[in-house]
Amino acid sequence: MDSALRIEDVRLTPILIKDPPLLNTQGVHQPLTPRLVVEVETRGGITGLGETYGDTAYLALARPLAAALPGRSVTDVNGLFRLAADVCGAAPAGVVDGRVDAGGLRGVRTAEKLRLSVVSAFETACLDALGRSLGVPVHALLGGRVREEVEYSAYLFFKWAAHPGAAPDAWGEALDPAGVVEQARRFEAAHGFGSFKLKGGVLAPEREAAAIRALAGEFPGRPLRLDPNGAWSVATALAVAAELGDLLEYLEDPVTGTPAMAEVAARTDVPLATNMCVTTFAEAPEAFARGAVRIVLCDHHYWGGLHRTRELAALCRTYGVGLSMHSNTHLGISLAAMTQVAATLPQLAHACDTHYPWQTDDVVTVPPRFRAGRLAVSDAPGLGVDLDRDRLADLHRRWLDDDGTLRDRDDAAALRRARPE
Ligand SMILES: O=C([O-])[C@@H](O)[C@@H](O)[C@H](O)[C@@H](O)C(=O)[O-]
Ligand SMILES: [Mg+2]
Repeated sequence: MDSALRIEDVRLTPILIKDPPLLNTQGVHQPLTPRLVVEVETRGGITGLGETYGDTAYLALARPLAAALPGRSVTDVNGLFRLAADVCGAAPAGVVDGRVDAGGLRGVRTAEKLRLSVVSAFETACLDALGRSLGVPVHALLGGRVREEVEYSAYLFFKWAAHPGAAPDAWGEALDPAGVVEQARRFEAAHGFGSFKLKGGVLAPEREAAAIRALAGEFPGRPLRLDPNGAWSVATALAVAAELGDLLEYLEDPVTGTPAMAEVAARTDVPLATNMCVTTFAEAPEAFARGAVRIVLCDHHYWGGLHRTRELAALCRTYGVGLSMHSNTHLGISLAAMTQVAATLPQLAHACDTHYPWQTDDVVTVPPRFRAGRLAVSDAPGLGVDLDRDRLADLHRRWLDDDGTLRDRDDAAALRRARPE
């Protein structure tokens, strides 16, 4: 093994980034939300980047993994899973409690999901370092790209004009169908997105269906998705599916859990998609056997990295299940990783989700630009993004200065603080 590829040092930098008051079924996004930047430096002096959730539970698992990496090779990404199982220990008490994840809306929070989300950032950083060392893009390490551009979808949210006590943001309020259509127009004008996803589970279901109808009126024939994150009953999901029918490209997690999803799926022709009931390999067999989902949203943070995202794609292909891509709040390192892996997935037939246009902070030197809703797939070595160290230091300072209130994303707590009633 080339000793230049051995890991010399690993740096973890938790940061807080600005986030607008976007609403979901749990509550509202906090004004600042945590992310973790992982840097893996080789003995050859090359640094690879990764990004993942930065809440304290993830940090607690990332620290021992970072400490165990020096001396190992950046080529040994398969070994990360065993290593993480050995060194990370249990998730901190109280965070794996069988409830739906407070910030991620990714189904029930388990120790394995937390660990895989941490491993994903180390895997990405190792692949970035390996690609830079070899002078090849990350997609080449995954078998090569099958497309030159990756299409993304506009991610629309019901939202407040401002966080409590703060000045209105640049987007303004969107609490009705007209507000959603206006937001979609602005997304289209700024980034050229051709398809639209609306985060639901916020207003009454019929108001959310009305917003989809308003979008269909404004953008005839465009793919539209609605995602209430499991907030509805089976009866409500069936009523919305019957009302919207062909207007929907897919309905995402209308209800919670595989049995309820299967019940809805059996009684509607509208395709059901998920990033909540199939988020680990263990959850796939039952959901696929019951026909609960027609599309799985992959997410390299959830599944343990870019290689495992490709394994998920193979599993979906085997069972005739479609593939789309999920997003949570993220920065440019994650977007670069999403784009690299998406470029290698032949059956990715839906535009990928991204929260990126909502972020005003970033840690990469050149922020990505969407053209016609697409990002060009970088052929530069590694992920094709560089770290802005000054920006990283500023955002880390924000994390250090926080008294702990915002170091964990909790949309429900943020809503309770804003609207105690
Ligand atoms: O950021 C949000 O509010 C989303 O609801 C996010 O937490 C979800 O994980 C996600 O985007 C989804 O598609 O379910
Ligand atoms: Mg979703």
